Amino acid sequence: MSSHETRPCVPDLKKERLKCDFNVEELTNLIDGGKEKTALRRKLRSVISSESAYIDPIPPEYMSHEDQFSNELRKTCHTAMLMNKQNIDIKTLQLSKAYIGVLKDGDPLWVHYHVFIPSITGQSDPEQQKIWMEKIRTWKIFGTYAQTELGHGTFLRGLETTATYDRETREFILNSPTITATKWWPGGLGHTVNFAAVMAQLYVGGKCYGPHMFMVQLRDENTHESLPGVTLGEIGPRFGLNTNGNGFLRFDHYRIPRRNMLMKHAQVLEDGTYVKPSHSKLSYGTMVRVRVGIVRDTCIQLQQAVTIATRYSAVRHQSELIPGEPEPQILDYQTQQFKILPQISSVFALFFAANSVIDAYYSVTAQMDLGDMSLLPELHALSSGLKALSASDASRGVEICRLSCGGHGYLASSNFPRLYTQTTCAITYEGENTVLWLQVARYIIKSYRSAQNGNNLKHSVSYLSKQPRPVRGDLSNNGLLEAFKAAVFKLVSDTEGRIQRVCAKGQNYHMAWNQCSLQLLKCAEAHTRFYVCEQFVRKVEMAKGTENVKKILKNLCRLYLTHHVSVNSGDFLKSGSLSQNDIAVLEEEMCSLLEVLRPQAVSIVDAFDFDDGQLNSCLGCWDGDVYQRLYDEALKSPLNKTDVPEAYYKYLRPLMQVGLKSSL
Ligand SMILES: CC(C)(COP(=O)(O)OP(=O)(O)OC[C@H]1O[C@@H](n2cnc3c(N)ncnc32)[C@H](O)[C@@H]1OP(=O)(O)O)[C@@H](O)C(=O)NCCC(=O)NCCSC(=O)CCCC(=O)O
Ligand SMILES: Cc1cc2nc3c(=O)[nH]c(=O)nc-3n(C[C@H](O)[C@H](O)[C@H](O)COP(=O)(O)OP(=O)(O)OC[C@H]3O[C@@H](n4cnc5c(N)ncnc54)[C@H](O)[C@@H]3O)c2cc1C
Repeated sequence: MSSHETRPCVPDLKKERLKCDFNVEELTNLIDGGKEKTALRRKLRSVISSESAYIDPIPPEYMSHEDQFSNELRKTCHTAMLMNKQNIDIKTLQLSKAYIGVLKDGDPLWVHYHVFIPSITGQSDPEQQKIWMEKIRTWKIFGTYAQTELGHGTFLRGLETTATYDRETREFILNSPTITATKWWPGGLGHTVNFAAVMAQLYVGGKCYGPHMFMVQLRDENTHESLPGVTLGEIGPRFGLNTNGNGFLRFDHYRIPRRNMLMKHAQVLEDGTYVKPSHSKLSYGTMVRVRVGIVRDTCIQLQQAVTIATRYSAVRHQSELIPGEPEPQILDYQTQQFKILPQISSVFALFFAANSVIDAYYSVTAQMDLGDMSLLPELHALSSGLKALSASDASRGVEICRLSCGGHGYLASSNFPRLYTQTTCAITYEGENTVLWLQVARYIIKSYRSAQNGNNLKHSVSYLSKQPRPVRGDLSNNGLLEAFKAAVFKLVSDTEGRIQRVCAKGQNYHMAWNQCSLQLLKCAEAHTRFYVCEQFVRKVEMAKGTENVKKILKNLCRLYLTHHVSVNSGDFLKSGSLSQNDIAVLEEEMCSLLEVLRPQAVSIVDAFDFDDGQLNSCLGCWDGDVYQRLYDEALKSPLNKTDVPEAYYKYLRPLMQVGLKSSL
């Protein structure tokens, strides 16, 4: 039934694809968001695939740090030109999945498109937007989001860069008073961008008003040289994303016009009057938006990892399952299925969660534009929780997929090293995960207390109003969701009780909070997991389509639920929402789901519809010709250019000529 069945592949994959009992194209359409979107993505992909400019002259792993950066900058600029020619919005391209694989490591302009531009549109007033967006559209301005400093990333109130208003000249003076005030990390800041949205402590008339955003020119628009009063550079090699151009920035009493403060929410008038925003955290708005986007990005990264791991597991044969019989495909081992299939279910869970938080983001921001800020705290908690959950699930998932490929998964040519570094960075940036979990916990505990005082709660936490009473022995999807609610309720009420007990012993609230923060993290994660499970169940219930596709979705959803009940069984047992017997029944069901889903695994990942160029992996290629590709890729190593390398003559031969004085 697969649309790709006619393309040649090794017999193992052919056999897998023949087992397919659902319409692959239908599942592809569902993941793309409709037939039209699939068609658009493929059209964009065909434009991209035919571009010779995207071919790397040599595998980037063998390039120097500088050449890798320059190669990715070349491709990202080529894309801008190409999209211009084709009249396609570049952000449409980047968000369409068609762009995956063009840039091998990191995009020096990613932060420009996905963090800087949203900052300008979300934080500046209409007049400012008009001026700056015109320059952005005409490529006069490329920018970054410069918030983090050497000394502070998480604690924004601790930022040290100052923006002091000079009423005489109607300018702000930007300054980096200490070494720790140095801006550190912003993507593209090193040598790519010429502007930045800079977060700095606003001072007017000697008073500090906290962090605010400023539009700051850093480099000359013609020569690209850094301007006097600005010191710029790159921060050096990183764990991954080495081509993002992450940079540092220092200001020495650098002056910018008053109107370069982003003034949609807060303003400083000419006479120095400070006009407050309607909500104190509106200047953190860009972060909310980017966190929402991370859920989708990490889902796509996990899609790539499971595609590679599943195809490889169908091709790879190892050991004996039944003594004397041929070596089975490793995908036949239950333990291998348990590594891979829950990750496939996770892709769908993250996919539905991403859609729901994107919808929530647009509806809440529309309300905020009308002046209603009441839903912002819930959106902040939801986006923080989903960012943290998706980043950690996807990173763990990518690593599990790598491990599932044995030794070959450790090769750069499997593409796992890059996929992993690209996924795990999301645990750190846009709010370190632990810190975001604690933000979620803060919201949950506040909500729980508010309900205890008789107040109504917002939708996503409404179940914390009163002790949920799940029906014993009901193991249906709805029954499990009720059990989840009861388990989270118990975690939250126990944790809140413990905070109170610690306070009652004389500890102040903040110390009590810290002493309970391990439990608080658990509450936040369990609450967010419940949200994801609920979205999965509801979206699958609502899914339209043929029975066989619905069956795949239902089985994946059930696998997700049973897996997460099993992983967190202690919480369900402690709350009494599930019995030991229930857990045993669910774990058995989980094992049979592995068996049920196994024959469909290759076709499900085929539905993610990545081509070989996008996966960039010897292990994940469509045709399964894994060993030849691994061999060919190894031959590209510069060390293989000669039989005897230069280093032999320099180091090894002299050593061998001396010989050991004593025998070991
Ligand atoms: C840690 C927090 C969340 C809070 O810290 P704080 O300053 O101590 O907070 P506070 O003043 O005591 O206020 C707490 C209060 O502020 C609320 N709040 C916090 N953040 C938001 C928000 N975004 N929207 C709406 N409300 C927000 C919280 O809910 C608290 O409210 P409450 O007091 O409970 O009513 C915040 O400062 C923060 O977000 N830190 C993380 C920094 C971060 O995300 N940096 C991102 C840099 S850009 C980047 O990494 C780009 C990567 C791009 C890429 O390559 O893709
Ligand atoms: C690849 C990459 C790209 C980035 N791009 C940008 C960018 O474009 N622009 C930009 O401005 N920044 C950027 N950053 C910076 C990033 O946003 C910060 O690194 C991040 O917000 C974490 O802050 P930190 O580094 O200060 O970590 P810290 O806050 O110092 O965290 C260190 C440890 O302390 C813990 N910790 C901190 N506070 C608390 C707390 N209150 N309670 C409990 N534990 C706590 C954390 O959990 C963590 O374990 C980027 C970072 C990376 C890695």
